[in-house]
Amino acid sequence: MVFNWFRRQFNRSESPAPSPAPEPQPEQQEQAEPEQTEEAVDYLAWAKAAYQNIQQQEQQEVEPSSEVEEKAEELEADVTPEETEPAVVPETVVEPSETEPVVESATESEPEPPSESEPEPVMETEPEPEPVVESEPEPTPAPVSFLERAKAERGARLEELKEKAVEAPEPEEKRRSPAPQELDEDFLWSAEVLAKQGRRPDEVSLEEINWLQQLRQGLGKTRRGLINQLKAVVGQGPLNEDAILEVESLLLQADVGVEATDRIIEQLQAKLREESLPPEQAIAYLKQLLCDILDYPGGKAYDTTFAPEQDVLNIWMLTGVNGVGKTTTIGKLAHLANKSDYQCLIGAADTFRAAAVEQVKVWGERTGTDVIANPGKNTDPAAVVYDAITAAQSRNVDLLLVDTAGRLQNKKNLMDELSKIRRIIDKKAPDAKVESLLVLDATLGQNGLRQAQVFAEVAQLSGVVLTKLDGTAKGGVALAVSQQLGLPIRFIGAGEGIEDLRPFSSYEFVEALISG
Ligand SMILES: Nc1nc2c(ncn2[C@@H]2O[C@H](COP(=O)(O)OP(=O)(O)OP(=O)(O)O)[C@@H](O)[C@H]2O)c(=O)[nH]1
Repeated sequence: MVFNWFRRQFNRSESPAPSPAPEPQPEQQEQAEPEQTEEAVDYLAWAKAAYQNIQQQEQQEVEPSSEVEEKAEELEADVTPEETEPAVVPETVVEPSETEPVVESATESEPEPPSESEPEPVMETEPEPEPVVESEPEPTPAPVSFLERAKAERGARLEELKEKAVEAPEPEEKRRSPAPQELDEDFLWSAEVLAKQGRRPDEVSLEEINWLQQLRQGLGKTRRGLINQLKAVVGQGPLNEDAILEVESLLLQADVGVEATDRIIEQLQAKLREESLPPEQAIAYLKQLLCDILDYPGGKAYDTTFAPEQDVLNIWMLTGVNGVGKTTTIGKLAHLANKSDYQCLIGAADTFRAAAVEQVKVWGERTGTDVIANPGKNTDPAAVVYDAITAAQSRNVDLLLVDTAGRLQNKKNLMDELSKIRRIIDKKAPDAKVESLLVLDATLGQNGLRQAQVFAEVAQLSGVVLTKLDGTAKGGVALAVSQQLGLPIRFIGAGEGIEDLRPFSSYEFVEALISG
């Protein structure tokens, strides 16, 4: 049984697992409008049924027969170390030239915006000491020339990057694996959010519940810093001048941005003048306002389901400044696609940085996705894209994910490169469904939007992936993205783990922000 994560439903040809519990179900099981079913559904009963169903699913999937279990235990001893090791990637094939800029750490937490004048860091600034022949404990021949030394350093650096790329997600995966131990408050909250969207208790998985909890936890800082206070003010009735100022400063602090803030205040004020709403209804109205901003970016209506189209090659180009989580996003998207039964391929077209290719390969290994890369020096990213499309076409791939360079020396280079890639795509795959997704780091708040502006000018952007929503008090930037950039948010990342990225749902986002 395959759950399509993009469409948030089981694939049509397959029927969902039979419901184990004859508990009451929501009256409206079809695409119900959020909130409409509120009174009709007994959420506790719904949550219990979902809980029971998940436990049964987990038992079926996780509990092996005693024979298999023994074998698994035997194997575990051998397999565990491998699992904790970073995925093995082929020998480094990319040999950047001496002139090619060397990468900063993949785990760099404070990426800088693209700068026209800023020089890229050069190899000589690498912090690692040069290998000294005398102290080398390994009997390997010591590198003698500058090039050999540089190669060795680069190899060590890449190994470090590979380790980092797989180390971080692990605790998340471990945390997620067990079935829920109790029907706790977190579970009840997630169940209610799903039930209110018309979902059936026999159709939800533990992963969905876990994701909602992750989102809710991730947005905790924004919620505590902003929304709780906002709720208190809005719940008091008509907004007087002081209340307006307070709401305004709360929204701006959460990086909601001036435009979206003005819009929220205007509409709230108008509504509260019109009728005096009890606090609960005022909050419901506020939620609706936020959903509207997110669902109609730039005033335009977008299809809220964002999934690879059937029977056509889908090409998703990922753009964004280094460090925002582009590579990680590609890995997570490949994982999501594979899980949802799409045939996926990755094109490593960030040839500007050698390590970027290696990082993508690590994610390819990790997710079982082939990566098309060019092993030559200073390769043309458009040529990589050409090869990737050829491979995708011959392999009947559904989704080709293309990694692109984030920081070229200047805007013109970036523009030239992205438009060349686009030309190749249009020529080589004229029927493909192309999406250009900008990856934005939520922790950068409004600064991230300034970067976005540059990309919006050079790439034909069609959507945004908002990463690092976990642990930031700037979750309000999602509203600024919709309002200021006029682009729909397609995916959100709330953690470093492979599972920590999901299609964006304005309803779930706003619930996690306000009612979480
Ligand atoms: N907390 C958190 N960290 C994230 C998220 N997405 C990515 N990261 C981390 O952000 C760091 C940078 O991610 P990358 O995927 O390497 O970013 P990039 O944009 O490809 O940058 P370069 O590797 O420099 O090209 C890594 O440490 C990731 O684990 C997220 O949603 N939450």
